Amino acid sequence: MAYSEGYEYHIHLSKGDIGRYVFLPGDPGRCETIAQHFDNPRFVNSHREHTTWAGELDGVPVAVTSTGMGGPSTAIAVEELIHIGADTFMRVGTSGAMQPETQPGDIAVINSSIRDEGTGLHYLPMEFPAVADLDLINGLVAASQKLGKNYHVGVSQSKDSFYGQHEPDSMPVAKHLHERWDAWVKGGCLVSEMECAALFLVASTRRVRAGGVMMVMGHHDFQPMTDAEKEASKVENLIPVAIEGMRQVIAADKARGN
Ligand SMILES: O=P(O)(O)O[C@H]1O[C@H](CO)[C@@H](O)[C@H]1O
Ligand SMILES: O=c1cc[nH]c(=O)[nH]1
Repeated sequence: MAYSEGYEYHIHLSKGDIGRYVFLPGDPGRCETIAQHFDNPRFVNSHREHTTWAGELDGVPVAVTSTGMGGPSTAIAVEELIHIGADTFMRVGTSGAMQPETQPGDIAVINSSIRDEGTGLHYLPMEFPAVADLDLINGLVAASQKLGKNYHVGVSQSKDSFYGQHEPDSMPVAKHLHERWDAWVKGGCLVSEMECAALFLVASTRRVRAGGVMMVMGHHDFQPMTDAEKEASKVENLIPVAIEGMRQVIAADKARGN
């Protein structure tokens, strides 16, 4: 460990606090909600934006640690979780719709991410793709089907500026932002969010598995959501898919003796 205090420098966790399977929401407030789906849920620690709960799924230790928003804090959390034994990560987050077919309340299983962010460049050159692990993708697709969700599998845009997405005209680089957004949309990018690319690139570098499942919010043309759409796109509706997705990964690992 780089900073030896008996625990990891930012997440304030030590070996033995967590198992190998970790859910990664951005929001610390989402950790307890996710942990309520575990057997024997227990609060472990909280420092800066990183809150951790632990428990079990199907007899296997699992944990949830919040990443905070954006690539830098996500990379820190994942590096430190790897130091203490985690090797399978699932981002559980919110995202903005980018296609007419990505409707509020739909599920986006992320298979790869546009590297519209800076953290990944501290790991791998831009030519290296940010891709999710197939075990996580398969588990999340199986979970979405089992739970009867309207789901999509595809690309997320991982960006560094929330307001570059939502208020591009207020930015001096508005033309650049519009041109690139238009290209992402024309390329079929499903949703916009802020952490998957960094997560996938850290995971590739460290030879661990990572995937992401996103709640779709908003509309591709930025029209406001109706009250029913707001209700449908509550992040709580995503959590059962993530939990079932991780169960599928755990079951596949057990079947393979992994
Ligand atoms: O809901 P989370 O997981 O935080 O994800 C999304 O929400 C935040 C922006 O509102 C960014 O972190 C973005 O990626
Ligand atoms: O529109 C959205 C919604 C969630 N997160 C984002 O980054 N953008």
